Amino acid sequence: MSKERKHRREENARRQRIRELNAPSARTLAYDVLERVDDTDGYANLLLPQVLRAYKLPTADKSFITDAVYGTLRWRMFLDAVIEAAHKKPAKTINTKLVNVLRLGAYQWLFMNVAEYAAVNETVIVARKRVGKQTTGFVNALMHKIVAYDRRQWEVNVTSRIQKSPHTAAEDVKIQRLAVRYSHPKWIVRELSEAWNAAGYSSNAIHGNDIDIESVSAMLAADNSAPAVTLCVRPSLASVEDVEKELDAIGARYHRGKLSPYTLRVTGVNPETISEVQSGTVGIEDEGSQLAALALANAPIETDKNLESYTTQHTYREQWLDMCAGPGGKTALLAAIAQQRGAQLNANEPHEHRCHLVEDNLRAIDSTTLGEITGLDGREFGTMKPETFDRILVDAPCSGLGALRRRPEARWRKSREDIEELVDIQRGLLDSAINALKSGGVVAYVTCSPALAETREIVDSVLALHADVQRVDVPNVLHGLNTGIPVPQENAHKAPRDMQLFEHIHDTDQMFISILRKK
Ligand SMILES: C[S@@+](CC[C@H](N)C(=O)[O-])C[C@H]1O[C@@H](n2cnc3c(N)ncnc32)[C@H](O)[C@@H]1O
Repeated sequence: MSKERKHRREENARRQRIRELNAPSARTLAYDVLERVDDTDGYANLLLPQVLRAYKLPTADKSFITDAVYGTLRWRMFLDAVIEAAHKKPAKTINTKLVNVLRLGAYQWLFMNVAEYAAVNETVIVARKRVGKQTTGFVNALMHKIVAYDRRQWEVNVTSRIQKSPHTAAEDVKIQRLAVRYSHPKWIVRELSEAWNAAGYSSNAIHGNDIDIESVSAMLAADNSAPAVTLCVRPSLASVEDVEKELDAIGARYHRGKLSPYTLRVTGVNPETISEVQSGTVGIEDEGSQLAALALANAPIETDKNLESYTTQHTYREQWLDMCAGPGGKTALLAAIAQQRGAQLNANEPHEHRCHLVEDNLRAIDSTTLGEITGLDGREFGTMKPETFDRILVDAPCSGLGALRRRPEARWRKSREDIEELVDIQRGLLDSAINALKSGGVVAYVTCSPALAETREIVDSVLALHADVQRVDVPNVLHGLNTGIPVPQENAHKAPRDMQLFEHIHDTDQMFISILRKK
């Protein structure tokens, strides 16, 4: 090695040592991510990896920072209630930077088993480093008040402060207590409670706006835990057994899904490093999303087998359409099934970058299985391609209330108005799909939100416009695949049921699936 190269190497090593010595502590880095999420309206799942990559941290520190950031964001409302109760004044009277320091400190004490002295002292250190020396006395005093009680005691303390007043209905008090106890905006608690009451699982007689406290608590608690990494082994492209062998070889832990035959739930591995994920024969996809695609693929159809749809081998070729395809997880599963069955899959996604993601997701699919990939507004299909498709998926743009566990900060950024802005387009897409459907064909209307305005009410309003369209019983279709899937009870008139999945029952995102057949 030349003298010059040796010198450069030693210099680099020296600089690295200095960087490590000066590196901020895990807690300070966690605080920095929280600040950036707030300041830039950014996403923790994008900002956190940037910070983790920038510093050479031991695995334990990485896990600590990840838990501290995600947990502090999710539990913000509960943590603020604790801070306010300890401070005896609203959190907004405290400097906003300091509120994040205190939230982080309170989270460590209440949720991370961090010892009392460390929760106090380390929070004081973060305050001194990031907000200023003058704040340390205040932080020290407030943190001492917080660590005086454990989490259960604080739950009782902050929820019992919410009392009925002449202006609040008893139901409102229940909603408000659940909101604080499980750290969700009140309007979301109300939406989830209404969705639960309408879904048909509850054996308790729930009337109107009554709240099934036990079930809604379980729903909210599930939102506060991180989802498992779930793989979808795309049929005809890869086999579950082969993927299991690879997971064994790389030392990952896994188990099969309870609902979809194509699911493997994995831990201890970055899924992007699995060779089948890299080749596109396996996707990373929630089990609920898989069920939505499987329900569409397995609903019976009675389409006219007109001559135009025959291949040169004189066999009828079903035409499938994924109308809102980006980024393409469901598209790829549908395409893999279409490939097995000799059907042709068409995909549509109006946003260009998402359309590229769809194409990428389809890279392992045989080109003869793929029809057109278009970038249209889905509402145009009904007039541009009437009576064309045997099966259509409308996985509509929605509020995403059913996937809050994936984005820890998302619940604080959404509002009821977001739903109001979406319903027209949702209705337009489903209406268009029905017009683009062949007689006897089926459309699956899917959302990753359980909010009634985006789900059942959309389906009801579109059905009212089409006398020739009927609901299909989705639980029946899914039980044709796997009788172990928990489904809603039959209703008194045995009317066809939609399917609402719930995190606390199915361990999936809260997908809504309705299937309609055209006569
Ligand atoms: C819930 S996502 C679909 C997820 C996708 N099916 C998957 O499993 O990966 C909804 C998609 O609808 C697209 N979209 C929004 N407006 C649309 C429109 N007018 N027509 C068709 N698609 C639209 C969005 O860009 C988004 O990619």
